[in-house]
Amino acid sequence: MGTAPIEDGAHATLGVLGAGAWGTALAITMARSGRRVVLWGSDEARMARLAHERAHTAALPGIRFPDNLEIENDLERVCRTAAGLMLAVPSGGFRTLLRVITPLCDEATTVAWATKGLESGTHKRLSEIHSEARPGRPAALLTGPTFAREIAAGLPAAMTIASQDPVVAETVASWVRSERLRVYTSDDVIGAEIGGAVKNVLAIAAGISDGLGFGANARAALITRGLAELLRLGAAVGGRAETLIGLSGVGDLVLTCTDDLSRNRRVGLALAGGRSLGDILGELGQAAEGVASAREVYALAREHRVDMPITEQVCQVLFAGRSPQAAVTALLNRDPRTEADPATA
Ligand SMILES: NC(=O)C1=CN([C@@H]2O[C@H](COP(=O)(O)OP(=O)(O)OC[C@H]3O[C@@H](n4cnc5c(N)ncnc54)[C@H](O)[C@@H]3O)[C@@H](O)[C@H]2O)C=CC1
Ligand SMILES: O=C(CO)COP(=O)(O)O
Repeated sequence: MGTAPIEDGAHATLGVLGAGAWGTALAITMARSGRRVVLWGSDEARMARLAHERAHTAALPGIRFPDNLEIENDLERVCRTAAGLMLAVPSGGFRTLLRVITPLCDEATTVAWATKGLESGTHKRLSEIHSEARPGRPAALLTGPTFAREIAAGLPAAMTIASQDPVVAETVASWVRSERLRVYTSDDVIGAEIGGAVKNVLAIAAGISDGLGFGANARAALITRGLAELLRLGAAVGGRAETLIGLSGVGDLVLTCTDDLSRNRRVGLALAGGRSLGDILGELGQAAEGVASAREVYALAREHRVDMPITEQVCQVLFAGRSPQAAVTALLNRDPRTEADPATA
């Protein structure tokens, strides 16, 4: 197989694995800095369309691919030639993809991911899955308040790259940083992952509340009490509060609880309208990680004896047939508490 040698530095080829809304937006962003970027996706028909149209018209209408963004169907070739890989598949495909690419990559290849969520069934964080597959190898995650469409359009934004290794964090930051995109680094991998997973569940709750017409006061209360849940779980599993009040926690929580570009929020809005979850997800046709993560976040919370009443009610609505109205009543009628109680408030 003809493979170009792996080089390091600013001219290295970068691969993006997963050609949905977010993978494509990131590939566009990374290519804008002038590097050669290769975008791989598993659906050959879709990839042929992207190559032909030089755009992802369904997810990112009106955005043309830069010339140095290449579409590739051969995963092995991407892994063998790229100095760095950005995984942007939904959490449900993360372990499988990592298992496939690990033997194809050099041990020195930097693997980053932009996936948000916990593994279904195990509630493992994605960095735990990475450590199992590639122990001690360079890894980082990308998170924060970033809608694919706005990033692809080049609108100003900020994000966080988290890695236990500051050099790796800075390397991955350099892949995406631009005049329009401010990138912060962090060594709090756990906090960054918990923020990204839990905010999606809370965005569903905010969508339900707004869909029921409960107004701005209720939304603000949900965001604030949701943040309390986020902080409690983060502290219990080893994340830092300063991370959770930063871009990967509060930033993403506010974004997805308040704007209808959020698919998780739209799931909540539709649930409040009486639609079934199956119909909603079928129509959405894109990832809504809060649905997959809700059970896992709640299970993790129970394991650590952390009270997460909003998350619990989202699970009830999603999986136990509770009506959105009954879920809100259950939340409002909980026993009175002191707001500052760190354990259960
Ligand atoms: N869309 C957005 O604005 C943002 C999304 N994210 C996160 O990025 C992840 C991906 O989201 P989107 O791209 O928006 O979803 P999407 O639904 O637009 O696309 C997901 C893509 O992954 C592909 N896929 C699924 N499993 C795969 C596997 N095992 N191997 C290869 N490809 C696979 C699907 O065919 C689809 O093309 C999610 O975890 C999401 O929470 C994070 C920040 C922003
Ligand atoms: O994570 C996101 C923005 O930061 C995207 O949110 P949704 O998956 O709810 O659209």
